[in-house]
Amino acid sequence: MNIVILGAGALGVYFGGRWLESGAEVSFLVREKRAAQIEANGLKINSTHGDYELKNPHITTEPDKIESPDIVLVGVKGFHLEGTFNQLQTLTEKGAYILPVLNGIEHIEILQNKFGKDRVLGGLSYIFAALNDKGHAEQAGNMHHLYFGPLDPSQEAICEKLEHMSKNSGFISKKSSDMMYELWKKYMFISALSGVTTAANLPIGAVREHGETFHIAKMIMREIQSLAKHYGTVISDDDVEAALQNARSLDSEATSSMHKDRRKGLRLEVDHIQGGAVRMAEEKGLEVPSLRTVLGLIKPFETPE
Ligand SMILES: NC(=O)C1=CN([C@@H]2O[C@H](COP(=O)(O)OP(=O)(O)OC[C@H]3O[C@@H](n4cnc5c(N)ncnc54)[C@H](OP(=O)(O)O)[C@@H]3O)[C@@H](O)[C@H]2O)C=CC1
Ligand SMILES: CC(C)(CO)C(=O)C(=O)O
Repeated sequence: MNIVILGAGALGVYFGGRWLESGAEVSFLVREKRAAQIEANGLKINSTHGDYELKNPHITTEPDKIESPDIVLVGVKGFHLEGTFNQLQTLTEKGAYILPVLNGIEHIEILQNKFGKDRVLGGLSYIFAALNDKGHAEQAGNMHHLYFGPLDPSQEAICEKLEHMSKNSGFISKKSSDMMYELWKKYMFISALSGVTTAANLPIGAVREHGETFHIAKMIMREIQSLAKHYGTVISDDDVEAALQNARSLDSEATSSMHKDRRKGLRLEVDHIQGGAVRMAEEKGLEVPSLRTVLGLIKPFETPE
């Protein structure tokens, strides 16, 4: 099985590296600047689950040069999704399935409309990871989960192959038969966690210390629960409670990747995550006041000056 990693960022390096470590065929499709950084510093994973230096990884800036791709893992930020379309066009024409691992929901339909429902698999990740100054992936904590599964019945076989390939890959892989349910649950969790930590500019521990602030996370989760129902996915009250429990159990210093980006002065995915929820709510005539509030509070920090 040939895996292409589109976007050698934190998730791309982590999961691509782990597949490579287990003996899979992996290519990294990157842009010029990142290619130069990898040329200079190599690729490494520093992780609580074991470090790994990627030996002679196949790096390319040209999708044409990739032969027989089976799956392309898309690990870019939401605001870079459109910029991957030409690369994805080339790869899907060669037979690749798209496995997006972005946070959010809107990108699923965007990709399906562009490349066909049969091409887009369901994917998501629970992991705390970031690139360091050298462009190496730093992963912290226990979570390093990759969920995937079919969004179309024709994708069963490729998902089974991926499941088989990932069995010994050193991360936790979960094949789900209901990826829309998993995607909405993750969307609920991340909209709340990234919303409160980024808007308050505080890690989760400090948010939890202030009941009124943590309450906003709960309100966002309830709004996403209602939004999911309008889009045909039922998230139960127990699911909301489990997500809140997850937020309660995180280390005090833990925070969302969006908040980390705010601290570093990087561009934020707020339009893709909270903005996407507000747009989808508007389409259904649904009020989502907490999401609108955190969107408004984070917006001024969306783009670096
Ligand atoms: N980090 C985390 O802990 C988690 C992140 N996520 C989600 O996963 C997604 C990816 O996040 P993350 O890995 O942190 O992001 P990063 O910012 O670390 O990496 C994104 C990478 O995409 C690259 N890229 C963008 N456009 C292209 C393109 N057209 N061709 C090739 N490469 C491209 C960027 O490279 P360049 O240097 O060229 O700009 C960058 O290296 C996000 O949606 C995020 O919300 C989900 C769970 C956890
Ligand atoms: C909360 C977390 C780490 C869970 O995967 C995440 O998705 C993010 O910060 O973007």
